Amino acid sequence: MSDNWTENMDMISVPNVIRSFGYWPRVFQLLWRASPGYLLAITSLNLIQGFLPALSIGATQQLINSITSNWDEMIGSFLFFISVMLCTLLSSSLQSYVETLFQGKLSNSINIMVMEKAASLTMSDFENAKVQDQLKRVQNDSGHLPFQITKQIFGIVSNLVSLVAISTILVLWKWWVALLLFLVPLVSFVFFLRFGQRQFVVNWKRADRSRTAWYLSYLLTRDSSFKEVKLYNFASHLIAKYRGIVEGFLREDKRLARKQASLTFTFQFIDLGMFTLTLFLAFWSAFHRQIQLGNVVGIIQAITQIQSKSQSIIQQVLGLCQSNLYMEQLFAFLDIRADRMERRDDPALVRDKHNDRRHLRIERIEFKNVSFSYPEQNQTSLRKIGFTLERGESMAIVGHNGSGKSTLIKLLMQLYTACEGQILVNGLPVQAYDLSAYQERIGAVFQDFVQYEMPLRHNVGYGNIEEIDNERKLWQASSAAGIDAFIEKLPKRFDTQLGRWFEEGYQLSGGQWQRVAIARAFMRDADVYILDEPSSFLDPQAEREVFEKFRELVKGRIGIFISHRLSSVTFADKIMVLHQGEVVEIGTHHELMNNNGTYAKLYRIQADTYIRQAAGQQDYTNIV
Ligand SMILES: Nc1ncnc2c1ncn2[C@@H]1O[C@H](COP(=O)(O)OP(=O)(O)OP(=O)(O)O)[C@@H](O)[C@H]1O
Repeated sequence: MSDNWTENMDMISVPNVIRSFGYWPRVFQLLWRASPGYLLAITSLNLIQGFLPALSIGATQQLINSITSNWDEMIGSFLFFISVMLCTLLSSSLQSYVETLFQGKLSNSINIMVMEKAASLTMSDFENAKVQDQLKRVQNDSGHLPFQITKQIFGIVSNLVSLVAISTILVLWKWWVALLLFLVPLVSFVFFLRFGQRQFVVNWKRADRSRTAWYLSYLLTRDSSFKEVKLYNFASHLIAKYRGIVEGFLREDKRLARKQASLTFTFQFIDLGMFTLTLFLAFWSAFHRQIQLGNVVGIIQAITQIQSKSQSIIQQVLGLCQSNLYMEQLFAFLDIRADRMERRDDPALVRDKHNDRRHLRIERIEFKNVSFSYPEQNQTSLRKIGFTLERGESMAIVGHNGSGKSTLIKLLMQLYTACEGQILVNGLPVQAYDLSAYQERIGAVFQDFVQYEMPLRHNVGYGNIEEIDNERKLWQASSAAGIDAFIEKLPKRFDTQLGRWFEEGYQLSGGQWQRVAIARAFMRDADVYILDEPSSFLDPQAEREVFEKFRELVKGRIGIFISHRLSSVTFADKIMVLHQGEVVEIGTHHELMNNNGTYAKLYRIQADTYIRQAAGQQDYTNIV
């Protein structure tokens, strides 16, 4: 679906009214998935509710007319009238009870579907602004819109049944009165359709600004940003921006409400005119003994019901057209994964043996002329990268900020799949392997690793979810990350809640959180281990320990790490120096020092800085 609102204005148009019915089968599938039992109950109750108004008018009519007949007939009519009233009461109570329960089930079921899909997206999809907008709209409305759509669909069905049933009462009296009564709603429908278009455009153009408003409130209410907001004292600036956006929304809403009120008044006024005319005709017929008193009451009830039911149908159809956008977004979002999977299922690349996760063992990784630009970015982040890594080797990647170090490992991990050139794994293109089977063979600590506000067991165990209760594995991974002694001292060891969000949370320091993230990577029995700048939070002593442990762990496997501290990378079998997305040097520490190129120059600057630091001079760390 296009994101252009001018194209989407058509959402509220006559063809689209017809098209909106096309979603019904898929909507019913969603409803069925949420709860088949409740869906059947709601369908039956709505159909019953559709017939009851006509039955009630008939019963009233018969009851009043029976006053002039005999006692038995009057009692019979009375009992019939009471039964219809009771049925109405019962079915509407039952309907609201079933609908309340169904609403919860439906929103849970859709939320879970959305979460499952979000979890299966690729990085490029996830960072795509359109997908983010889609996800935000779908998520924002999943609590109430799916149920509202259900109500609209069933409302249309039930009101249509009522309209057909009730209009027979009028058709039997004067067919042209019925026709006239249907004419007004039809004309008003066209006007409300136009109004709906305008309303839709206003809402559509809001998506970006509401995302900004959400982000502003997020910055003000999350502890991760609170420190900076407080220190730099820009809370009032954020609030003013937020106020500017939401007050703009209110102004737009006011204009729309004014238009809606004037339209509603005009058509209700015409409705009143129609009502007066028909009422006069009914009295005239009764006065000339053409119909009985009960029929007059029946006709009055029929007119008011037809007017209110047709108004409801108009509102429900218009509402449904607007909800169409939600359905389009929801279905487009749910279908994303299918598109992406197709790329990997290229029959030329798939080889059963290699897709069997039990057999996959990464022995060799080769980058051949790999170039990469982030989706929708003009700038190339990596240019013609080439290197080979064999099992048993370790490689350090160094380079200035923004030189492409993290991007390179994201490609290696296949978080981004579309690039120029080839990434070969054991001699085969990486696309030949099942994505999750391949990723399972890699353990990584990201630069922006996650601090899970959960017990330590989860923070470490998420590295290998199947072993989350395996104490031996948890201790092994923690000892490899050098946090075993620290865990011994925690009140509930692995069951200690971490962070400050939840009760009894134990807050860790930046370095401790990072070691927990390293333990998480070590939980995996992987072929490739990646540490993206593990030293950013670690003091030099801790960094040395982590690297030593890392060397032990990656023996006989592939180890890749990124660091700005060159003193930490000297042990690597290969050191790759990146500059503006290109490999400028690659070799061992000694080879690169002998080359006397970029690496040697940077190494000397850092060494010099350490010597100066030791002598108590200025801190120049992390120059690279
Ligand atoms: N998600 C993204 N979308 C668009 N561009 C990105 C994204 N991530 C990184 N870039 C761009 O790609 C280039 C390389 O970034 P990358 O994060 O790989 O550098 P780096 O060497 O890891 O830097 P640092 O040392 O600061 O971590 C930069 O120009 C950056 O702006």
